[in-house]
Amino acid sequence: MSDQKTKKKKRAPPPPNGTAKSTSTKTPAKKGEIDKKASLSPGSEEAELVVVDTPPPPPTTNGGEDEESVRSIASPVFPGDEDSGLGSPKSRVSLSAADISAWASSQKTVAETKGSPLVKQKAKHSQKDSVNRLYANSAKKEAEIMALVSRQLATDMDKTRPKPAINRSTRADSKSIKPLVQRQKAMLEKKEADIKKQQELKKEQEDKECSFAPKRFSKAPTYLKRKTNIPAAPKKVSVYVRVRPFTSEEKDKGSMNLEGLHLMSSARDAKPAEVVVLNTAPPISGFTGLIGQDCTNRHVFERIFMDPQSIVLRGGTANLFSYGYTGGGKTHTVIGYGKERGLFFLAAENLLKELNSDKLFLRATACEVYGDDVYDLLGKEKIKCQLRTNADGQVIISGPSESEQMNGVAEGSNGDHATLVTKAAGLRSKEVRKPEDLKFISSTCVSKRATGTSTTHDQSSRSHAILRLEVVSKEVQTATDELEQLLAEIPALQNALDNVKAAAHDVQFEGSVRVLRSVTLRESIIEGKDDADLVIKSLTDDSKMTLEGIEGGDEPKTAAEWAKQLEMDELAVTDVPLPKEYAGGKEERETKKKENLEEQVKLKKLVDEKQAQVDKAKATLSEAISSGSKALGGSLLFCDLAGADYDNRDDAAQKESADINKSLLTLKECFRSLSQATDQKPPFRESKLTRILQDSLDPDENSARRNKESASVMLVNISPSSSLKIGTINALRYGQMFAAVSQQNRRQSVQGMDRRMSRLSMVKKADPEVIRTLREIYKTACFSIKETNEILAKFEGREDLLLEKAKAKYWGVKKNLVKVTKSPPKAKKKKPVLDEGKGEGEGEAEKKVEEDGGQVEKREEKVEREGEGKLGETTKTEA
Ligand SMILES: Nc1ncnc2c1ncn2[C@@H]1O[C@H](COP(=O)(O)OP(=O)(O)OP(=O)(O)O)[C@@H](O)[C@H]1O
Repeated sequence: MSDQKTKKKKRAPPPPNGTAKSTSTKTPAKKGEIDKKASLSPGSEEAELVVVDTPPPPPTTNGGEDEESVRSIASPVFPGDEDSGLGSPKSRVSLSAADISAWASSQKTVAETKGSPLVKQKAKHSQKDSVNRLYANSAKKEAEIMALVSRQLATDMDKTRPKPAINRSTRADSKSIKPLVQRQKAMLEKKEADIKKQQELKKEQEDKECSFAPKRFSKAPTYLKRKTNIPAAPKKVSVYVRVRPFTSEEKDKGSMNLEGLHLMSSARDAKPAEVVVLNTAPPISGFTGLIGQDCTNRHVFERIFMDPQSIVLRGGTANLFSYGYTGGGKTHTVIGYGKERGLFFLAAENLLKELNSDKLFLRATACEVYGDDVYDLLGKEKIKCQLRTNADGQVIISGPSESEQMNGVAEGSNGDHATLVTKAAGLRSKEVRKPEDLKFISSTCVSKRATGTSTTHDQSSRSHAILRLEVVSKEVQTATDELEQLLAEIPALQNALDNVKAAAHDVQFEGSVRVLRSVTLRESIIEGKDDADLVIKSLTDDSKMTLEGIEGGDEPKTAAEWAKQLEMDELAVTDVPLPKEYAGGKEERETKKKENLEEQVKLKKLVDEKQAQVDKAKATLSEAISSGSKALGGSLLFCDLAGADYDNRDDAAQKESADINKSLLTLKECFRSLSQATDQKPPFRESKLTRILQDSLDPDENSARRNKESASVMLVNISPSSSLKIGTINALRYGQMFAAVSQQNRRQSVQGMDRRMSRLSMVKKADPEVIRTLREIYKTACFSIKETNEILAKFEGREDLLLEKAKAKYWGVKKNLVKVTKSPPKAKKKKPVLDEGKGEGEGEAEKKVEEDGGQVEKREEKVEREGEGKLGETTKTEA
C-alpha cells in the first residue's frame, strides 16, 4: 500500500486536567494483518490484479511418439496431463512464438503499470484485448487442425460411423490409430471375459450372504445410508395374529366364540389376503399369518421369531411387539405362565445355546413408558427415568443422577466453580447366563406395570413395557462401564472451566460506564474503561451528548460533531466495564486476574486429559468388540404394548388413552416408513415409545451397533370370546393397519427397490476394470480426463452400458443390440466463440458430454423400442 494512502488514526487528546497517561493509542493489529501488509511491496496489490486477467502461460509440449505433426500446430491436453498445472483447457490453447512474445510484452506492460486506477484499468483492457486476439488466432488454427485430423480419420476408419469426438484436442497421429484400435480390440475381448467372470463370482458370493433378510436387500444396510439420501432398504416387518383358547373361567361361564373368527393357524406360505382372521364384511385379513388355538408358545417362537433371532447372532436386532386388550394373552406369550415359558424365555434359551460360549452372556434391562414418563422396572422399586440424547444423537435412558466429588479438582479459589460430578446411571441391568436368570423379570417387572381401568377391563395394561437382552462379554461390559464413567466426568469438568472463565470478568470489573470511543478501538479493545475514554455525562434523545472533563463538554453534540471538534476519526457511544476496586488497588486486581488464569489453565488441562482418557476408553471398547464374537451388541427386544382405547372417558383417563393412541399411531407410522424403501426418516421423535425403540428398529449411522440389521414382528393377541368382541375387533383393526402399511409398502417397494438396488449396486460396484477400459477408450478418442470424468459421472451406475456404446462407437466393436438409424447424427459445428465466463475447453467438454450422452440415450431408446418390435426401419449396426 502506498504511503500516501496510509491513514493516521487519531486518539482523543488527553483531558485538560492532565490526568491522561501516555498509553499507546495504536490499535494492535492482528498478526495475520501485519504479515499480510508486510509482505506487500509497493505495487504488489496491482500485481495481484494483473494475475486475475493473465492469459495462459506459454504452451507446454506433451510426450508421444506419433504426434509431432499435430503437436507442431496445437498442443492439446490429454488424459494424464491434468495434473501438470496447465490450468483450464482455455489456458492450454497453442500459441505461436509471435503470440508468446506479444503476450509477454503485454504482461510486462501491465505488470509495470502503477498509479491511478484509470491507468490500471486501461492496462487491464489492453491486456484483455491482446488475450482475446490470441485466443481468436488459436481457435482459427484449431479449426484447421480439426479439419485435417477429421479427414485423416475418415480414411482410416469406417466412414459410415459417426466421427469420434476428436474435434478439440488430439495427440495421436492418424497413422497410428488403426494398429492401436486392433491392439485394443484384442485387449478388450480378453477384458470382457475377465469382467464377466468376476461379476459371476461376486454374485455367487453375495447370494451366500445373509440368510434371513431377503436376498435382494441383503447388502442394503452396509451402503444404503440415509445420510447420502439413498433410500434405505425396507426392514423386515411381519404382523401375526394369535388367538388364544378359552380360559377355564370363560369355559365355566359358557362363553361363546366370536362369530366368524378363525381359530386354526393359517398355512405358513399363505398370502396376506388369504389370512382371514375375522369373517366380517369386509373381512379382517392381510396379516402375515394367523396362529390358532392349537399352538403352544414354542410353536409360536419357531414360526415367527426363530428366523429374526438369527440376526442377533450377527450383531443385529430382533424385535417382538405384542399388542391386544387385557386378557388377550400378551403376558402368556411374551413372559409365559407356569410351565408354559414365554417367547422371552425361549428366545433367550435359544440364543444362549447358539452363542455357546462362556465368554458371552446377556444383559437384561426393563422399562415402561406410561404417558409421558419412563420408569425403570428392574429392581425393588420402580424408578422414574429421563430420556436424553447424547453427543452422537443417540437416545439414552438415564436413571436418577448422583453427585460425587470430582477427582483432582479442589474447590476453586473463589469458591465459584463446580467440583462435583453429576452422573446419571443408565437403566439397571441384570446378567443372564442361563434362561432361568430371567425369572426375576416376571416377578418384578410385570407386577410393577401400570394397570388401570379400560373400557372393558379393570386390570388393563396402561403402559408399554420394553424388555431388552443384549449380547455382551465381560471385557465389553467393563470397557463400557469405564467409558460411561469418563463421559459423565467431562461435562462436569467443562462446567467448572466455564464457571472459572465466567468469573474472570467479575474478578476484574464491576459495573460499567458509557463513553465515546474511537470506532476502531471499540472493535479491537474489549478491556475496561481506559483513561483516554471520553466519559459521557448525559445523552439526549436526538443522540447528542455532553462529555466529562473536556473544555466545552457541556454543550450537547453528536458523536460526529465531537469527532470533528476533537479532530478525531469516527467516534461511537460504547458501554465499557469499570475496573473493580480492591483494597490492595491495582496490584491486588492483577493478582486475582493471574490466579483466575492459572485456574483456567489447570482446568483446561484436566478437560484435555479426560478427553484423552475417553478416546483411549473408546479405543479399548472398540478393540474389545472387534476382537470378540460378531454377536456382540446383538439384541432382542420385547415390547408389550398398552391397548388402544376409543372411548370418551374424562380427564386423566382420557389423557392416558390419548397418550397411548398417539404413541401407537407413531409406531405405526414408523413401521410404515421402515417397511418401504425411502429416504425419509421414520418419525421416531414424535413419541417417547418410538424414541426408545429407534435404535432397535432402525439404528442410524451414529449407532454404536456394529450390525444395523433389524427385523420386527408384531403379534396381535386376541381372545376368542364373543364377550370381548369390541376389544378384539379394535385390536384386530389396529393390527390390520400395521399389516397394511407393512405388506402394501413392502409389495410396492420391492419392485421399486429392485430397480433402485440394481442401479445402486451398479453405482456401488462399478467394476474398476470397466472404468479403466472406458478411460482407455476415451483416451484413444482424444477426450481429456475432465471430459471423461464428466461422461462417467453422467453415466454413473450404467458403466456397463456406456462401455458397450463406447466400444461400438470408438473401437468399432460390433454390438448385436446397438443399432442406429441410417443417417448418423450430424456432428455439431464448432464455434470458436470465447466468452469470458466460460473457457472454451469447458464449453466444449459440456457439448461433448451432452452429445455423447444424448447419443447413448437416443440409442437406448431405440433398443427399447426394438424390444417392442417397433424398430422395423432400423437397418444398420453402428459399426
Ligand atoms: N395361548 C394360550 N393358551 C392358554 N391360555 C392362555 C393363552 N393365552 C392366554 N391364556 C390365558 O389367558 C389369560 C389372560 O392372558 P394374559 O394374562 O397373558 O393376558 P394379557 O393380554 O397379558 O393381559 P394384561 O394386558 O392384563 O396383561 C391367562 O389366564 C392366560 O393363562
